[in-house]
Amino acid sequence: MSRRKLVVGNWKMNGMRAHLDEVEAIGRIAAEHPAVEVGLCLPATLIMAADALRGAAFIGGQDNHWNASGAHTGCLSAEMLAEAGAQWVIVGHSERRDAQGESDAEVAAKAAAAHAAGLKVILCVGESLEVRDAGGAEAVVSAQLLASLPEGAAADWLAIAYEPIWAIGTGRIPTMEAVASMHAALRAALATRIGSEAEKMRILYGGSMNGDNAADLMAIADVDGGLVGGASLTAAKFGPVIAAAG
Ligand SMILES: O=C[C@H](O)COP(=O)(O)O
Repeated sequence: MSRRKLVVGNWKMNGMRAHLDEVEAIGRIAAEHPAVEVGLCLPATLIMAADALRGAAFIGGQDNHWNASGAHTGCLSAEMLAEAGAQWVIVGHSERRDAQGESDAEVAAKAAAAHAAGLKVILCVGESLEVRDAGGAEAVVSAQLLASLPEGAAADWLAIAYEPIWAIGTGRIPTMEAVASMHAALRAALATRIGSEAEKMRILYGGSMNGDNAADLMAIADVDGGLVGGASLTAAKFGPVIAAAG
């Protein structure tokens, strides 16, 4: 099964108007690599301005509430992100699961709400170092994935990002064998829920991916792209990651 590579930058809580020229430059690089689907999930404050500059890249958000509107101070709905110009959104990032106490059920509800609003979704899962060291990572992350998966999950609107928490922003990555084994386990877990659709669904790797390791990571059979933090903040750093995908 050939799956189009998906390479997405997650700027997290980084980016001011002064950085919009990087969005524009990344959009130009995306145009040079039409075989790769490229996007930037930006702080919400930049989405509207970035939408006008994005070139061949898509713009996404980093989280949405499961309700369309209401008394939720400080939150954004998927409808709001879509109206601002977002085409995708990240849900379930470990930085939100941990700091905001998001449950698997809430992550599934957010994904369903995003889909209902017309957004595509990157659903994040990943294990802590304690779980990795204890040897149960594949079972734990597979269970987390199935518990976070929204009803009707389909490859044309949902992608998975496997992000070992201990690899995020640390410069450490799992061995290539461990990444291959985890991605295969996640695809097998998906197949128990969505059958043959699992073969079409893209499973991204995230956690210290950069221009030096991206080609090796994305050469793994079940790695269909990357969710990139620090190395997506500038075109100079993100360009080589995009190029490594094709
Ligand atoms: O969403 C992106 C990931 O958390 C990876 O971040 P990183 O590339 O800075 O390690």
